[in-house]
Amino acid sequence: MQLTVLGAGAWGTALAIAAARRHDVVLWARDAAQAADMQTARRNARYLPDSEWPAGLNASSDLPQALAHAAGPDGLYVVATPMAGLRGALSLLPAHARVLWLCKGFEAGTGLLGHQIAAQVLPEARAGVLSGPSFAQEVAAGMPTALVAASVDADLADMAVTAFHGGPLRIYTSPDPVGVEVGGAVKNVMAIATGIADGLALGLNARAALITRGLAEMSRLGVAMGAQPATFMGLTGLGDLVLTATGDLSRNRRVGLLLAEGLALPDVLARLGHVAEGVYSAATVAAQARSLGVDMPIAAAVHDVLSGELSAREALGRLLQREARSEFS
Ligand SMILES: NC(=O)c1ccc[n+]([C@@H]2O[C@H](COP(=O)([O-])OP(=O)(O)OC[C@H]3O[C@@H](n4cnc5c(N)ncnc54)[C@H](O)[C@@H]3O)[C@@H](O)[C@H]2O)c1
Ligand SMILES: O=P(O)(O)OC[C@H](O)CO
Repeated sequence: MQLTVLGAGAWGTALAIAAARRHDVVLWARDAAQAADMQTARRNARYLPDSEWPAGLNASSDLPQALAHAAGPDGLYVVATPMAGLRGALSLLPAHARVLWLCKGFEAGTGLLGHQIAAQVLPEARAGVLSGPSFAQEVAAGMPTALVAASVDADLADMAVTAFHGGPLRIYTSPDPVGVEVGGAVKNVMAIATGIADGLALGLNARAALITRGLAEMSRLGVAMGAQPATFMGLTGLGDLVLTATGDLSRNRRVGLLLAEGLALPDVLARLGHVAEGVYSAATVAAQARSLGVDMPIAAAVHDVLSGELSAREALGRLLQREARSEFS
């Protein structure tokens, strides 16, 4: 296959390295100097400095050349920008492209998920999302990882399997992009919550409670938006929530840890150096919950901390003061 990965951050680079062990891969970076440096050094010094590139991977900042690479019948485009760049990246592709995106979140401003943006920008494309519990550093290092390719187009999901399944990577398929994308967006917000709790040294009991109640919030929102309930028990729901909420490689979890130290959000983001999508999705998650009448107290608390309305301790106090209720109502 010929793959073109658009966006040379940590995750795009990691999956490009994994795919290039078997396919011909072009990694497109918008910054010409970064592309030239990566091509010479055979590594991405800024985002994934420890991972050397296989021979099948080449960097380019030449957009027409990168697009031509995956334009044939065996071609696949992979958009690896943050959510904020998805609309722009999709708009560069041919109308009948086969495309997967990797970002996890709601688009700021519109509140849309990836598959809704794709339906607007590229209605005739064959499109889907690749998501699941996956830290870029581990994938680039060839460590075992399971992902889900979700699309209403089963052939496109199968193409993702051909592109990435094999060796240490397992790719499952799903017909539920709504559930997969809601899981990916909400788990980032919940990872900020567990980072805050761990930063305040609230203990392991509190962490388990936040993960479990966070899963309940994620499932309620997803089902209200039309997702299949079973999706939230899978890799892109429970699986990614556990990884991101407990794994210290998570940027969203790190945001919570730093907020608990008392740092202001702009200082937290400056220290991170990578995107933390939960910061940008929290407002949409809280707004969607309100408009659909879904109870999401943890997500609302994270939103209020991020917007500066509450301190981390005040948010905790508000959660602990909630009325008793039945666990599954
Ligand atoms: N890093 C991971 O382990 C991981 C794993 C799974 C999913 N993801 C998701 O993948 C997406 C990308 O994450 P990442 O870790 O690669 O981010 P990153 O912060 O490492 O890199 C972001 C990259 O996107 C580029 N970029 C930023 N804004 C852009 C725009 N508007 N248009 C085009 N390019 C733009 C930056 O120049 C940079 O190269 C996020 O949605 C993230 O949630 C990341
Ligand atoms: O580092 P994070 O918090 O963006 O999480 C990365 C991946 O989404 C984990 O699956």
